[in-house]
Amino acid sequence: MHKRHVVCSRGYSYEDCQATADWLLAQAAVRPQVAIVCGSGMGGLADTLKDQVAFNYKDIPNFPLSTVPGHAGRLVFGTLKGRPCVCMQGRFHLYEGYPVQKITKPMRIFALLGVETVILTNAAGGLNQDFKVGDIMIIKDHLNIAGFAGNHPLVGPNDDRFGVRFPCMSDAYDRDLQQLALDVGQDLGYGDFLRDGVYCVVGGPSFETIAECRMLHKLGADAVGMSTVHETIVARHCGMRVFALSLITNKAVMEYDSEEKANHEEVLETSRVRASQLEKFVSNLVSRIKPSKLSNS
Ligand SMILES: O=P(O)(O)O[C@@H]1C[C@H](O)[C@@H](CO)O1
Ligand code: HPA
Repeated sequence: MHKRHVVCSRGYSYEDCQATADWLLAQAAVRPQVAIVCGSGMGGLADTLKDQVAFNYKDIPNFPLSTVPGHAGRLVFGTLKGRPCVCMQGRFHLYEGYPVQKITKPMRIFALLGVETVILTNAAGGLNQDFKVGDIMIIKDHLNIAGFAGNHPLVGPNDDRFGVRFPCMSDAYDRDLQQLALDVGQDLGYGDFLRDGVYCVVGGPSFETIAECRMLHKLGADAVGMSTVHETIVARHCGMRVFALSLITNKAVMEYDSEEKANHEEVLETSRVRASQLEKFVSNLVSRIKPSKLSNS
């Protein structure tokens, strides 16, 4: 007999998210307007927050745990150039074995904390042959291949208090914030390594084969990674604006005679090399987002 497939909302319901948000609001005085998610090796961003109040994920009720090197597992509240922010020093990935609803739950908690803008960062492999290791790619769109097949964070009963059943994704990445980021990048002198492009999420944890890289590139992806897209979808579903960037930490291997092999150590090393520039980029971006309605300055 076939078992009926039921997506259980226990642990991810509105009430569950509200309970965690209420716990955080009771512990931290900061009321964040911007939430920042640190990609692999980019946790130093969180350390730049002033007047920090930080929680280990293990101490936050109903919060997942980070299991990946380069993802410390701390939620840091504080201010960045005077703006109240909350920063995830470590994110969750599908390959850690978490359901997609669990890895995206922090987005719903952020919305309930009053966050209006989410900044997502990630490490990614460059598929676009013009990209170099160390480039920063402003994400203008994404490919969610697993989502096409049903592994999507909004599968299951829809709670209208979060958002609509069928959210639009043609405006997933806020265009004004993309322009603002380009301006910030130019002002900082980052023009030579600032790009924009399409990010494709894969499940991981294995890196892609050569055939897979070629396929993803043909499909229109400029960079490939294992995160961000699910968070974007859930953040947009609950009405927050999203800006996302990829640090191109390695070149995706596209040729059979290449000796290169993708590895997490190279990913962390590239993140380390660009860390201070990324921190400057994000803090300047945050400082130029207007605090009230958060439209561009
Ligand atoms: O959290 P992000 O997307 O930055 O992490 C990337 C994808 C894998 O988790 C890891 C591979 O090195 O880095
Ligand atoms: O080449 C990659 N593929 C997938 N995820 C990644 N994260 C960093 N680099 C990569």
